[in-house]
Amino acid sequence: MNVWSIARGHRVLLLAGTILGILGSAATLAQPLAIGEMIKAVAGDRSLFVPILLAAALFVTDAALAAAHAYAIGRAGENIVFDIRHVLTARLLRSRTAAFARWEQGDVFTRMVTDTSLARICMAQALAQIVTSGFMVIGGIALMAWIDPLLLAVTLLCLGLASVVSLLLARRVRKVAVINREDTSDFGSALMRVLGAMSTVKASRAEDRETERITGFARKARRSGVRVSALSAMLTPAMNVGTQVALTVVIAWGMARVATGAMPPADLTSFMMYLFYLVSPLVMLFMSIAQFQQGRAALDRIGELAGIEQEELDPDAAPVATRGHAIAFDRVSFSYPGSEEPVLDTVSFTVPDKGLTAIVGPSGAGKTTVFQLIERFYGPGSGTVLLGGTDTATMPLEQIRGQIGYVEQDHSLMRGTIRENLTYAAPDASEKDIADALRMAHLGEVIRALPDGLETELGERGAGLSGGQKQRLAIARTLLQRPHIVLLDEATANLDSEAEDALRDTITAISGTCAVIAIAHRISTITQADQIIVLDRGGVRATGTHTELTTTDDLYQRLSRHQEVAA
Ligand SMILES: Nc1ncnc2c1ncn2[C@@H]1O[C@H](COP(=O)(O)OP(=O)(O)OP(=O)(O)O)[C@@H](O)[C@H]1O
Repeated sequence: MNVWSIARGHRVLLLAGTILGILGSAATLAQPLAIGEMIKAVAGDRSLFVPILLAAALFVTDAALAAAHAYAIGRAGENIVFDIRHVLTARLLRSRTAAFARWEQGDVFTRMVTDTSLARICMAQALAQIVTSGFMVIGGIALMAWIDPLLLAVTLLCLGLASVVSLLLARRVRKVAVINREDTSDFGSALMRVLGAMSTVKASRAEDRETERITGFARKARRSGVRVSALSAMLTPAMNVGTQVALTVVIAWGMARVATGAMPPADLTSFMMYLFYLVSPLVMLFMSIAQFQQGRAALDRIGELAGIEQEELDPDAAPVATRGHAIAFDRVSFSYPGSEEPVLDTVSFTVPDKGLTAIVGPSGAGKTTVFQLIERFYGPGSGTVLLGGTDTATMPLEQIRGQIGYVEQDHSLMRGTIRENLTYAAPDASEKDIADALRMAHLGEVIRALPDGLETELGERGAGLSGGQKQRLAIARTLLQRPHIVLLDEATANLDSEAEDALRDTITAISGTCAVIAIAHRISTITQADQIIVLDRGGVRATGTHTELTTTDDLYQRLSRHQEVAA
């Protein structure tokens, strides 16, 4: 994504706004001439009607054009920021899992929210302001040169000195502002990390420690923010001093020349008005240049985020014909990006179209990783993952994920109503489908007992339901997608024995119509599985039914025994 090409998409409005600004500036520049005419009319005892009418018309036109300019530029800016946010959001959600994992969430958040706002100022306001203020400054100087080149030379000397100081200050402001952006981003990242683990913070009694740590980042941001303010605060006074000196010289020398008759009083008045009119655009010009520079730093940060590697999603690609096992791993090896350690090592197994396949093994054996490869969140380092006999690497992602329902370890429920959570992957589900899914997940009664039923609002990550209920809700959500393959990651770890029995029946029922692969930490929930794959240190150690493995595999026996004790 090229951020500037987004701005180009709004060039008509930007150009219109800038032209309105230039016309407004022209109306401002004409005002001293009209006032000069007024003074000449008074001195020459002529009628004041036309000069007054002209001045009034210029004032009104100036005000109207300024308002139209501000509106057009503001609107273009909002359009640009909207487009950037829209494109960025889509790119983030379509990014590769490995690429996204490298980003800190707080940093992503700051870039999405704050940097895009700065980009708006840079691409719309600052640019337009540079053009209109630049026009005003050049126009003002040209008219002053026309009135009195000598007085202009003195004025430019004083203002020039002040301008050099201002430019140097503006450059410093830019540098410090970049530091401030980074400090603010660090604060955001630290805050996001803690907000995502509130219970752990409380349970570890780490509130004070975390408050102190995050306040440390806030303090750093404050320090650089104060430096930005201090330097910015000097910009306007630096220009003011230049103006005051210039004005003093112009008045003293100008009056002397008026006294000798070398300069008409009307010209001196017009010249002084131009001097006043010049200062504000000059300051605006420097401030806009500084803002533009700040915005460019933000644009670079947005550009970096926008460059995040994308999943090869091709929604228009025709689905690839599939026939064969629901899933097959053929000598699959895999390491997570950035790590040499193989998490899976030449893993091979097949999962039939129907029935329950369980994956068991010690913690860290690579069970969840198997699911990540089936969903193609990651591609295998070597070997092939096949879906319906076809290499998933050659299939459109939509086709792969459209067939699979995934109940994750942490349920991934979101803030919103139970209904919204339930129909997340199947927004068009009918009331009957919803009722069926809830019944299958043994949630029907629980939801009926809630005063607001399906419309009950859940908190962050499904807060408001018990662990077991959340898990069953995640399962009901998956069932609504009518998947061919269901991946259950520790789907029964949080259920009491009664609910677990009921769910086991549900799993058995679903596995009659599709392939269910369950990672189970409790052997008791998968004793009826058609096949059990024992994974250990990234390799398939044994495959068989519960009865077979109980007699042939000592790791399985150990897992079984341990869980009987734990249960
Ligand atoms: N995103 C990741 N980046 C790098 N390494 C990872 C990542 N996710 C998991 N791992 C590593 O891969 C190995 C296997 O992890 P995996 O989550 O697949 O194990 P598991 O068998 O599901 O374990 P558990 O039963 O504890 O959930 C572990 O050593 C883990 O540290």
